[in-house]
This record gives sequence, structure tokens and C-alpha cells, in this order.
Amino acid sequence: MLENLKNNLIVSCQPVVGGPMDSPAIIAAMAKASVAGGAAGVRVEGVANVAAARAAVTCPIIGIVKVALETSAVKITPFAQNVVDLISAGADIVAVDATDRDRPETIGSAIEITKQHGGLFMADCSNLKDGVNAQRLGADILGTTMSGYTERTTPEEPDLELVGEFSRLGTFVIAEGRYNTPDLAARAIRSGADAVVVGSAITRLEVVTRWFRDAVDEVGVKR
Ligand SMILES: CC(=O)N[C@H](C=O)[C@@H](O)[C@H](O)[C@H](O)COP(=O)(O)O
Repeated sequence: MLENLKNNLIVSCQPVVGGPMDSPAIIAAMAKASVAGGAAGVRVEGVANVAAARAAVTCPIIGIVKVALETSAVKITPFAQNVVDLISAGADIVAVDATDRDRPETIGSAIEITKQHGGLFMADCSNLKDGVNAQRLGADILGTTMSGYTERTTPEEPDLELVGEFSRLGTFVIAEGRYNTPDLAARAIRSGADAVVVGSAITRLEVVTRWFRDAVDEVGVKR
């Protein structure tokens, strides 16, 4: 599984929530189009969306569920039941928030349940400490997904430094978060990532449109 992802691109097929692209059929089409364009894997949020993508593509699927909790800032796959549901829907890899913030269930229990159900575990980390902890607990993949998202402000650039730090730990590394250009994706691999996830720049039409719109507005000519 990881061999197929090595030195490759993974496309996160997560539309803007509640937007016009937010439907399982469109997400399945996004997954198919990503594979047609050369992606070796896809990342998909939501059990119904994973099931739709599974019916459309044969490549590895990283599944997540985002849950808004009142009692915890952790959103990405907080419960063991989410892991079971994602694997039943066809996810090969389950990604889980692996930051050290308060959470309803432990990272260790999520890893255990993932392995019991034959999945691979991706730890969505925010810093080196999270990665070292997840590796110790038995994570199969360390992702930089949460870097910049546990603080009040999010930098514009991706965290290539963390990619370099993770690459020295010896566990499979996925660079994720703000790889918004082909050059940045290439730099992720050059910095030691085994694979790179690109999301918004490929599959969030509204976000990409806004980048172009802002650039046009910045010219400062009145309409
Ligand atoms: C922090 C968080 O919740 N990240 C989420 C994780 O699945 C997604 O919203 C991101 O789109 C994904 O990580 C890909 O990143 P980008 O869209 O920057 O290429």
C-alpha cells in the first residue's frame, strides 16, 4: 500500500462544506479525475463520501470524518467508531488528529482499532512532539496536516521544516497543509516527504476562485 504512494501525489477531495460541490457523486468524480491526472491516492472526508469514492477508484483512500465537538478542539476522526465506519466504507488508511489537545478518546485506542480492522493509521500531527508520540504508539504514517492549525493564526506557507524533521524519524511521512502550487508539492518531496497531499488548490473551487479574484482586485482598478 505505502509502496504505491511513495514519492507520489495524493489529492484531498474535500469540497467546501455545504457548497455546491459537496455531494458524494461529485466527490467520487473528483477522485476519478484526480486519478486520471496522476494522483496515486485520495483523501476523503465522510463515510458516505468514502463509499462513493471507493466505488469510483481502486487507488488507496485515506478516510477521515470531521466532527465538531463542544468539549474538544479535535475534529478529525475523534472516535473509534468513526475508524470502524470509514474502513467498512472502503478506506485503506484512516487519518486521526494526533495533537496533544484534550480529546474524547485516546490516540492509542484509535491505532488499535485501525489495526484490528486491517487499516493503516495516519497521525495528523502539528509538531515534532506529536510525531514522536504517534510513532511510539505505532502509527504507520506521520502527516504534517495539523501544523499551523492549533494556533490562532495559520501561516501562508506549508511547514517544510516539520517534513524534514519527520523524515529523520524513519516512519512514512506525508506532507499535508498549504501545498498550494506544484513547486511547493515538489519541495515537500525534496524535503524528505514520502508523499504529498494537495487539497484546496485542486478541489476547492471556491477557494481557488477567490485567490484569482483577490489577485485581480489587487490591481486596484475600479469596476
Ligand atoms: C487542518 C485541516 O482540518 N485539514 C483538513 C484535513 O483533512 C483539510 O481541510 C485540508 O484541506 C487538507 O489537510 C489538505 O490541505 P490543503 O487544503 O491546505 O491542501
